[in-house]
Amino acid sequence: NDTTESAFVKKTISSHKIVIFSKSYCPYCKRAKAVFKELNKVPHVVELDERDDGQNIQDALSKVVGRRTVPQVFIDGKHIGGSDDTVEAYTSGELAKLLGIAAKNDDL
Ligand SMILES: N[C@@H](CCC(=O)N[C@@H](CS)C(=O)NCC(=O)O)C(=O)O
Repeated sequence: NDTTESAFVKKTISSHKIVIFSKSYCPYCKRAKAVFKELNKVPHVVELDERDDGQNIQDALSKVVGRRTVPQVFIDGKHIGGSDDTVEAYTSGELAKLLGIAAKNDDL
């Protein structure tokens, strides 16, 4: 039921530093994953298309983030957003800041 799935979402984002709710075939999700790979960080990934309860989790997640698309990225329980938001946070150095690592500065 909805309570179970929303509890799963809350537990997941509070138990892992970086969480990506994803679908394995989704190109935007691949892009978000690539950002963390670039930062040498391993996110906790929930592949919604590979779970029987994936649809229900997506419903519960949409109530938290106000969007039905994947990916949805969280760092320290804070909602970063989708793929575009994640790439933007990477480019701005916000992601490195949140992860406590030196920002890669290509302008130097
Ligand atoms: N602008 C969004 C695009 C995300 C997007 O379009 N994701 C597709 C899958 S690649 C989606 O969620 N489709 C609806 C669904 O899978 O339920 C972002 O940057 O995250």
